[in-house]
Formats: sequence, structure tokens, C-alpha cells
Amino acid sequence: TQSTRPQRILGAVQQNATRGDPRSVVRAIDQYCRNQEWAMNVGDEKGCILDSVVSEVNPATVLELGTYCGYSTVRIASLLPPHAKLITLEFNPEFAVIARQVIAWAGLEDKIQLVEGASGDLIPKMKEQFGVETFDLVFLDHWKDRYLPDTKLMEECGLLRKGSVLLADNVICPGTPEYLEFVRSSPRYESQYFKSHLEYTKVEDGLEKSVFLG
Ligand SMILES: CCCNc1ncnc2c1ncn2[C@@H]1O[C@H](/C=C/CNC(=O)c2cc(-c3ccc(F)cc3)cc(O)c2O)[C@H](C)[C@H]1O
Ligand SMILES: [Mg+2]
Repeated sequence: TQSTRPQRILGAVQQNATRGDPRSVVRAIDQYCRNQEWAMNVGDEKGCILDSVVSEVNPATVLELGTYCGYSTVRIASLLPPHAKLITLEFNPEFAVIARQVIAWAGLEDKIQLVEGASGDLIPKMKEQFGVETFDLVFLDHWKDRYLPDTKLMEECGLLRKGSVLLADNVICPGTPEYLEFVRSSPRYESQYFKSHLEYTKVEDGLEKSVFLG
């Protein structure tokens, strides 16, 4: 039977990356997606911006919305300090199965908690079920029309504190117009656009970093 693209990405990791070496996992996925078949990972160019924001925030708690194959999950977790935790939400069980194996290959199971389910259902349960107070960093990379409702939901659930950083992928392509308008016009956020390109292409895209002001 035909394999799926996520299965082929996992295969590329298992063939080309070293177990326990997160950066080799990231490199293997980028090489596969650049040379064999495109996939919607944040990629190497925007990934460098992601790395710099993660390093600057040096977060103890991270939330990722939209795991997919786990590329950005591994990329972020590889930069976290020893006791930091990353919770990543994925509602498609097929992708979750792949992402768990990519995370395991990178040897990052102890830093990453992959939770299967929809963000709208899980965000309200973060405090009681996962013992989270607030998130220092949130990486938004799920359905683009869910960035704004989920951001409002995180505010309502008290998951953002003064200084929490939201980093959103794809604010140009495919685009997240309502979210962008909101974070750029709201007095409760300080936003900054990092111009880049859509993963593995020359098309413009970028990341929007928004600091919650409380
Ligand atoms: C109600 C559910 C919401 N809550 C949810 N809760 C949990 N998990 C969720 C939720 N909503 C979605 N997910 C999961 O996250 C993933 C979804 C990721 C979505 N990403 C894109 O669509 C994209 C497109 C392009 C692109 C650019 C140019 C092109 F030509 C084509 C494609 C590029 C990019 O970098 C992109 O990230 C995964 C597939 C999906 O199962
Ligand atoms: Mg994306």
C-alpha cells in the first residue's frame, strides 16, 4: 500500500539521522523536503529565526499548536534548558503517531509532551490536566484561521503572563490576516514581523513575534 508523506519523512529521519541527535533529525527532514518532496515544516530559513527567538526567550514552558511531523517540536526542544517542558498539540492521530517516532529518534521524549486533541478543547484543560501555570513561549503553526480564536482562548484561560511571547508561522503565506490585524492593533501586544520565505521556496513568508503586555 502507498506510504503517506509523513511516513516518508519519518523514513528519511530513520535512514539519515543519528539517534539521539536532534540537529541531525532537523537536517534530515530539511534535506528530504528540499530535495525529494515539499512538506509544510517551518523549514531551515524560518527555523533559524525560530531558534533565535527560542534562545532569546529561554523558556521554561512552551506550547506548540500543530505538531504535524514534529520538525519544529524537535527544533525548539533541542534548544531548551534542562528542566524546561514543551507541550505540543496535534489532533490528527496519524500525524501524532509519526511525530512521536520523530521525537523518539531525536531522544527528546523527556522534554516533549505530545497531546492528541484539538487546541480548542485542550487549552482550557492546560492548568488542571497538565499542571501548567502560564506559557513563556507559544508557537502557532496549526490551521491559520485558528490562530486568533486560540490566542483569545489562551488569554481567557490565564495562560499568558506579562512577557509571554507568541511566535506565529505563515503570517504571509498562507496568511493569517485576522490574527495579524489583532496582534498589531491591540494595545496588549507588542508585535514584530520577521521577513523570510515559505519553507524550501523563494515565496515570501514570515514569522510574527508578539509579546503579551498583560
Ligand atoms: C479546529 C482545529 C484547530 N485546532 C487544532 N488542534 C490541534 N492540532 C491541529 C489543529 N488544527 C490543525 N492541527 C494540526 O496542525 C497541523 C496543521 C498545520 C497547518 N499548516 C498549514 O496549513 C501550512 C500550510 C503551508 C502552505 C503554504 C503554501 C502552500 F501553497 C501550501 C501550504 C505552509 C505552512 O508552513 C503551514 O503551516 C496538522 C496538519 C493538523 O492536524
Ligand atoms: Mg507553518
